[in-house]
Amino acid sequence: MNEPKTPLWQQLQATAAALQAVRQGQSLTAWLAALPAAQRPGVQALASQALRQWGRAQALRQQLARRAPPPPLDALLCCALALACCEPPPYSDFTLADQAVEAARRQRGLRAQAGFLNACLRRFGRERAALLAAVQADPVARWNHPLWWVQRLQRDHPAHWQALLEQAQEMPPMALRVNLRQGSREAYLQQLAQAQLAARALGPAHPAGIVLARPAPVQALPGFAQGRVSVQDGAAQRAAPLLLQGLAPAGGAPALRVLDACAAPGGKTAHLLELRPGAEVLALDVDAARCARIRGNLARLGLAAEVRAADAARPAQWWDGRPFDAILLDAPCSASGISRRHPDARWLRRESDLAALAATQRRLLAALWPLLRPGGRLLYATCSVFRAEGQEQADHFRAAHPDALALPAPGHLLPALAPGGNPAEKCGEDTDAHEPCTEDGFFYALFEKSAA
Ligand SMILES: C[S@@+](CC[C@H](N)C(=O)[O-])C[C@H]1O[C@@H](n2cnc3c(N)ncnc32)[C@H](O)[C@@H]1O
Repeated sequence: MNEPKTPLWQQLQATAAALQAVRQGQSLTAWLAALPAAQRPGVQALASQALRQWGRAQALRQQLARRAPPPPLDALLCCALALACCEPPPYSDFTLADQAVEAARRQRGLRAQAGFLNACLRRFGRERAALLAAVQADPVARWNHPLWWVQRLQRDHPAHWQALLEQAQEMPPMALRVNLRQGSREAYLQQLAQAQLAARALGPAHPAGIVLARPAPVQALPGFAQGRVSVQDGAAQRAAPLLLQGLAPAGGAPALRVLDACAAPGGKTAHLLELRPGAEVLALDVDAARCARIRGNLARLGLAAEVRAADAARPAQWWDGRPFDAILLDAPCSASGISRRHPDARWLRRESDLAALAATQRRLLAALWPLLRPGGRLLYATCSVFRAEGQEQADHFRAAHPDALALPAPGHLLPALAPGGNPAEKCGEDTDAHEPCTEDGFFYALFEKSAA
């Protein structure tokens, strides 16, 4: 790792504060937003790495100190232990111990406990192998996810649960969607090569998809500001073509009427419009601030849609009564399929949240179905690998709506591991067999309304 501009001890102070905030229920993204911009990337990287080892770090701390130290000290100690457990660790055990102790010495309230911190971290350095072996039998330490999450994956995906948990420990790849209205994918791959950014095309399920060999800031992507390309995972790139394939406007109408019911920040809205530039798209989101992000993304790409802040589950408040040809419901969910991108989510979620989320998804499906014309299609999507938010939801919907015909769709997309990991798991039948699957976990079900 390059020499940080901010001293490591200072980055550790900020990272420990971020981890303490996550423990108290705040999302990492929200906490980082309040940090000076220069510090953000470094702290985000360290906090994300630490959160991927958080189960193990807490179990190690219990081995080193049976009674939990005061929360700020505990967060700093667990932070240093978590970073020391990373593969490969960003810093040596010695550097981490030295800088964590320095962080404690320079922080009012922690100064007096710097000696205790030093003793714990030096002991970890000496007894590393034995201490790691001692916590390995604890599933939270072994898998670095809460126990309920591990048990749910075991139940939902008996053949794949280990691969799913291991994939959540990886750094996510950065995938792009080329705006084919502005030029071909091949031409963009050449532009990337000229910019010294190594990349390859995604498989046949992603005609506009590219994955970068290493993540890069969007400002470094050629033509980003001009709308040449967007950042979007391969799994998310499946939505728009799946919904639109072969669909024509009703009764010879000039344009397809499309509802994107939960649209912010607008990744899939934009893709819908890139594929059908003439479509009349209504993009809703209940969060007005997030609606601004839809508008910003569409403006960058030179696309137009009607964007409204509204609750999709209450059509009486926003629907003009004209049926839609297509509805995309990318519903709010646990985000369990993108755990590697947001490693705080696993520690923030409670199992009880799932029932509430499933109830919201069910309510949205029931409220939106009547807005679809006969022969129209609704695509239900979640970035979740839990069956309660995927297949069970789709099964319940079909049972409750006899006029819903299930069309072919990927169902649960279970991400594979990168090369070198366990054997590849299912990641969509249409993914190239020889290509390592890089997609997030997702669920897709597609329904057509039978003609009256
Ligand atoms: C998974 S995100 C959507 C991602 C988006 N489709 C994209 O591809 O960029 C879910 C969104 O649903 C919104 N949402 C949650 N409940 C809603 C509701 N009742 N009506 C409309 N939007 C809602 C959230 O604010 C959030 O922006």
